[in-house]
Amino acid sequence: TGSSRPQRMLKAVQKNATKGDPQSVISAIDHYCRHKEWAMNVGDDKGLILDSVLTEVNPSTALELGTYCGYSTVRIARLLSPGSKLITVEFNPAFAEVARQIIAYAGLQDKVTVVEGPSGDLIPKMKERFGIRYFDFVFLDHWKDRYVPDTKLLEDCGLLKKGTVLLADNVICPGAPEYLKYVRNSAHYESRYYKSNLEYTKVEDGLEKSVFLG
Ligand SMILES: Cc1ncnc2c1ncn2[C@@H]1O[C@H](/C=C/CNC(=O)c2cc(-c3ccc(F)cc3)cc(O)c2O)C[C@H]1O
Ligand SMILES: [Mg+2]
Repeated sequence: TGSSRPQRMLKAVQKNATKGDPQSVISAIDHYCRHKEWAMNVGDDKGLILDSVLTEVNPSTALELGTYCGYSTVRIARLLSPGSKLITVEFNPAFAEVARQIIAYAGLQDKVTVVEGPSGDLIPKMKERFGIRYFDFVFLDHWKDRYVPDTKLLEDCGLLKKGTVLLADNVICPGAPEYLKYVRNSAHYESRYYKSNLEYTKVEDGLEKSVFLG
């Protein structure tokens, strides 16, 4: 059988990026997805907003829900300070495998742990399995109907602290209306929308940044 889109994306990285250079990996994926075949990476436009929020938060511990091929994993990990850790959750083994190779190609494997399985099962195990007390930063980019249940689960598991920043992709397209209602109407979050566009297109999309108030 032929290759998959993630496998073709990996090939494009191996062909066009420089090993150990995260920016070249990001550029190779963006070029491939803009000119060859679209893929659901957060992309370069929203990626700049992700970069700026991340630089502002400078997290010691970060969580990503929905690794896919590892594009945003590389964007996040490349900006982490020494000693900081990123845990990324992906339930599709084929995607997880491609992501591990893209993360390793960028030279960021020591900062990132790719965990395979459904977020709903893994979030309650973060403390015992990874020694995580709190997450300083959470990037939500998995199934859009899981944003609310997983946010509630993070709260219930005591994994958010005062000041933890949640950043959610696709709140306009494909959309996460329940999530926007939840974080915008809750007294426990201070929420703000960053308008942008859907990766590699002119369609509107954006990121919602929500600070947990405790
Ligand atoms: C619950 C759970 N646990 C662990 N991994 C999970 C999970 N739910 C999904 N995942 C994993 O995350 C990834 C899924 C992400 C879902 N993202 C999307 O569906 C998505 C879709 C679009 C989009 C926009 C316009 C269009 F016309 C078409 C598509 C754009 C995006 O940026 C997206 O993130 C891969 C999947 O295996
Ligand atoms: Mg997305």
